[in-house]
Amino acid sequence: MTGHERETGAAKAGLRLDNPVQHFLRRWASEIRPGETLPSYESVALGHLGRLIEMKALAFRDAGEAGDLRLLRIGPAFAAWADTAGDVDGGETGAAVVSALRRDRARAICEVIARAEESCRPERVETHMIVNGAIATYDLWALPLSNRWGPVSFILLLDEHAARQDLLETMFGATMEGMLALQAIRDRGGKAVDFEIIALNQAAARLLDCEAGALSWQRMSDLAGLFPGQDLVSALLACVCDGGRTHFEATFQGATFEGATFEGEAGARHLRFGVAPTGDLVSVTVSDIADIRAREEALRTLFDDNPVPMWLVDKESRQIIRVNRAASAHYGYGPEDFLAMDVLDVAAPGDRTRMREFLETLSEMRSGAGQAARPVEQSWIHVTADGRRIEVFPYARELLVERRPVILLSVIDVTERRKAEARVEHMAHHDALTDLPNRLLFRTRLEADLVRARRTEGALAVLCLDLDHFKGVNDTLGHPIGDKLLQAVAERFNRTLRETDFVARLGGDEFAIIQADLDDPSDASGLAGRLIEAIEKPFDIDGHQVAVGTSIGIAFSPLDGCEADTLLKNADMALYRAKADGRSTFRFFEPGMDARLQARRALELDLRKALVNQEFELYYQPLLNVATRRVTGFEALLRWPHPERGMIPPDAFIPVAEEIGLIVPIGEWVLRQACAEAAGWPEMIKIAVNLSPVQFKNKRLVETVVEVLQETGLDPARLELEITESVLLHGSAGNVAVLQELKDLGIRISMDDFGTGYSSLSYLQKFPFDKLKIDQSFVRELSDRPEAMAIIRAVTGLGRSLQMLTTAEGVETPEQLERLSREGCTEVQGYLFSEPRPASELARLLACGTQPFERLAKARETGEEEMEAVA
Ligand SMILES: Nc1nc2c(ncn2[C@@H]2O[C@H](COP(=O)(O)O[C@H]3[C@@H](O)[C@H](n4cnc5c(=O)[nH]c(N)nc54)O[C@@H]3COP(=O)(O)O)[C@@H](O)[C@H]2O)c(=O)[nH]1
Repeated sequence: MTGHERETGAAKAGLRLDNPVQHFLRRWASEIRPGETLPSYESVALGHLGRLIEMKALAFRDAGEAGDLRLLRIGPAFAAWADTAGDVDGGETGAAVVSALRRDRARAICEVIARAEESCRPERVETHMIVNGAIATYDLWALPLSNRWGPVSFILLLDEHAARQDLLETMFGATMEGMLALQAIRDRGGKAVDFEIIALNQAAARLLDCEAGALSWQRMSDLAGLFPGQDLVSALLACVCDGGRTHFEATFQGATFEGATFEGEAGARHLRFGVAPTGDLVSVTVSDIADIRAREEALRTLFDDNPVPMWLVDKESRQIIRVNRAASAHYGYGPEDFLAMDVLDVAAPGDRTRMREFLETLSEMRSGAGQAARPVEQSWIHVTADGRRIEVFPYARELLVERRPVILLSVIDVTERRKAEARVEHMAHHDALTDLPNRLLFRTRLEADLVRARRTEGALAVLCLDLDHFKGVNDTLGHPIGDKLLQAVAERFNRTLRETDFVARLGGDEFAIIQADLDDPSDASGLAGRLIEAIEKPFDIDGHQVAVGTSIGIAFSPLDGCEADTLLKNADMALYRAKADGRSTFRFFEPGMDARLQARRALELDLRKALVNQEFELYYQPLLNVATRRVTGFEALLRWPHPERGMIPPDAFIPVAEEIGLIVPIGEWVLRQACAEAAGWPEMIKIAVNLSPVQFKNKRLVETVVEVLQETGLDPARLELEITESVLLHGSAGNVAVLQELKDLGIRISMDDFGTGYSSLSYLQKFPFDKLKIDQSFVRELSDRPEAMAIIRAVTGLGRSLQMLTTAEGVETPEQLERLSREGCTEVQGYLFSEPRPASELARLLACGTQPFERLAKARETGEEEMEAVA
């Protein structure tokens, strides 16, 4: 690089060409010899520094690249800037280690030397110094020089900028706080009466919304609109008088210099004045506190309008010092009432100590500004002005308000939430219909009672109850009546039980009771008896007289088990026994019951399999006309040859099939099978098929019968359906309608087992039966009990009057036949003629259908095969 080029570079670096430094730099550039990169110290410095001698220092590094930088020959002005210790000798000081200088100076020197070292040309950094209260700005130059004795050395030069900045002016100009200097004006008597603005900063002018120049040398009394009027002047006069400092806040409507006021919130000024006098000179600081005011206002609104009840409470006295609207509305105390109260007055007497202790421990919790409001782990009970008890969760924190420790207390009323929770809890553990405890709660209670009983070596009983004939009520009167019946039953249970007994609805018509603290098993039987009696009495449900009963199974702890599950299972088995034994009765659990239940379960399983595997068979028993003495038809009777247990009689499995609903598909199979069989018989021979009352619950019964008749082609007039009285129980209008539909198809309807029910006669009014089948129990007792004969006579008479056939079942002897015949019985059936026979034997039985029945009877008497006898 040529000297000229370096000079141009220096100029670009911002050199002022008219000063000595600039001349010196040009010299540095011109002294570079061809083939060298740096000029020598001697050529540049010796005899050429002139005026710069004061402003310079010579810098060099100790041996080695990382050696210390040292300064030599430091001029006094440079020494003042560098703040070097040590004497200045002849304008120059001894060597100083740069790293030992003030940190900012050392940094500036190191930085500029590092740059010059790297670029091999003069470099510059800017540096400052306070001189007589003004900020002086310098360029610090480093000029690299070759050195005959060793490494490169540097001439450091300070070049002060022309303008110095006033320090105070700079500071005042930079601050956001307004500052005014005022001079007191005294009257002739020496009393301060006014003030004159002698200086102010831009921030003050801005805050007062006025030009700074316009305010200088103005009297305060002439600027009333700009300031909060007399307040400020009075405060200033007082300060000047007593020499003390003060501050105050003022909110006022601002005005222009000329006195015109600004309207509305935009013109509102919220200023804070700080006043500090020094004799007659007063300095005033002005800050805008509009934001602080707005924040305070927001907090006030947050408190006053908060929907959550809140109080500010004096920490020491616990006196309420502020209260929000929500607290007044919620507790019913007016603000004035609250302000006269100790905050503990809102607590229920039992909760006051806890509340006081909580408030006392608040300061222990205080951990500075970040401390969160402290919730209480437990709720408190508060009492409102009208005496209502409410449950609240409080939140509190300690604050300083106007340097006074206060507690901000707020509460959340959880009374309604608690009620809702209690409702949910109740619903989870109670039956919605009867409001009795449910199975879940029953189990929990039973487990707890069992634990207690084990501890006290006491006894308890579990009673399982089931309503008799409840399904009938539901089916005949509908579910709404069934529901009301269950509610009424629950009420009667409750009335019959003692306080210590515990009743639950387990589901459907199943109930269970725990009888705790049992002294004697007779306590349980006594209770069971009372319950049966209570439920036996008819219920009046919406005008319907509903009669049901209850069967009860009882198991004891510890006798029958010590676990809830075992006891419930055993009581349930006993209930099953009670039902099987005729209902409206109770049974205690016995160990053998378990086996019986197992057997019953096995039977159910086998029955289902039997239907799938087509294990059932139909047997047929002839019906004979007494007048013509010939077979008129056959009754189809179901048989189950069990693959392992042999022939199972229908009495043993039909009730089970009815209970589990399997009688519907089984009955359909019987109907289809019997009709198909009968379709092949001579036309005058009828077929009688038994229908279970459960089959009437199947809505498709009529449809099925129609389908079967169509499929088999059997004339409906040849089909007789035998029903029992229970089909007409409980005013079953629906069943009567079904019977009528069947009858309308041309099918004949027989009333089976007539005379065994409680109100057999009343059923005759409900439906025009084609035939009455006199139950075999009357035939059996015909000769022994005159009442039996009387009944048969009455039934045959009834049949005649109502034009119904009468069939006597179970005819076993010629005498019975003789007497029945004399009473005018139209039809007979019984072992005297034939036992029920399988279909395979029917052809021969049918062959004798045209023979007088004496021959059939005779054949049985002599033990011959009927068919052979008639042949
Ligand atoms: N819903 C259905 N019920 C049916 C069906 N098949 C039979 N049953 C009913 O089962 C009960 C028992 O029937 P069962 O063991 O077949 O007994 C019948 C006859 O064998 C018996 N009987 C006939 N004559 C005599 C006799 O002289 N002495 C005597 N001890 N018993 C005799 O009576 C039964 C016929 O009864 P009934 O039906 O009332 O006419 C029974 O109630 C059957 O109804 C079926 O498919 N579905």
